[in-house]
Amino acid sequence: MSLKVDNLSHWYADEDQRLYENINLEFEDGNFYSIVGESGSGKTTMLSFLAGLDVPKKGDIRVNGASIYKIGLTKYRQKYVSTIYQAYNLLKTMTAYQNIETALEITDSRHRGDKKFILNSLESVGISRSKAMMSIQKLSGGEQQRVAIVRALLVDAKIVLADEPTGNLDHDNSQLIVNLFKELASEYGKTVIMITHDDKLAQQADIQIKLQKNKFEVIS
Ligand SMILES: Nc1ncnc2c1ncn2[C@@H]1O[C@H](COP(=O)(O)OP(=O)(O)OP(=O)(O)O)[C@@H](O)[C@H]1O
Repeated sequence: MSLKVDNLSHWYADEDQRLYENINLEFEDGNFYSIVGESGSGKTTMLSFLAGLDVPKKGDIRVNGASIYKIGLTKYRQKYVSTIYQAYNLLKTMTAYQNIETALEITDSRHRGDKKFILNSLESVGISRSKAMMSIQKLSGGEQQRVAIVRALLVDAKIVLADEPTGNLDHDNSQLIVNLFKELASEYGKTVIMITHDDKLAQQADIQIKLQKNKFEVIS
């Protein structure tokens, strides 16, 4: 699978003050990417385009050569993308297990209803069976983020987008999350794209992208 940003330009209020100018990027399966850049440089905006949650003023995004706007954004999101945010975006009234089961139902995943598989997957990232059955709000930040990552893994989405996923985690938990991202890419062939302010974490990606002066530059 390939994900391509094609001649993308964007601005908010004023066309002369462009956030991006003719951006071309290519993301490939099995790679873990990090995006760094100053606050306000437009990292989150790009992620919202890649997630199919917002539409750029000019240019295209293609998955396997097909424009995501032709595919339809709802279908694109369901079929290809899983997102992980600082605020976890888990459903607060549900348990960890229910959060994953619900996502599997919505996306019609082949793993839907497979309780043993879901619980084993949670266990593999250190979420015990008893924790899996607790209200998600009782889990720590790092644990909630691990649940969100298991969800991304199990919904079959090939593209995993993460916006500051370690923003409110301590060093050990942040490293654990980055290790899981590496595994999602190398073992499961996902395309993982992570925004971070943390240079040490960014450097662990296969490919680092820096956003500056309206351009995205591949720096390694
Ligand atoms: N809906 C909007 N309307 C107008 N301006 C916006 C909108 N969303 C973002 N912006 C502006 O676009 C610029 C880029 O925002 P974005 O959130 O993409 O940056 P970022 O690099 O993710 O920043 P941070 O690291 O602080 O989260 C900012 O100047 C922001 O104020």
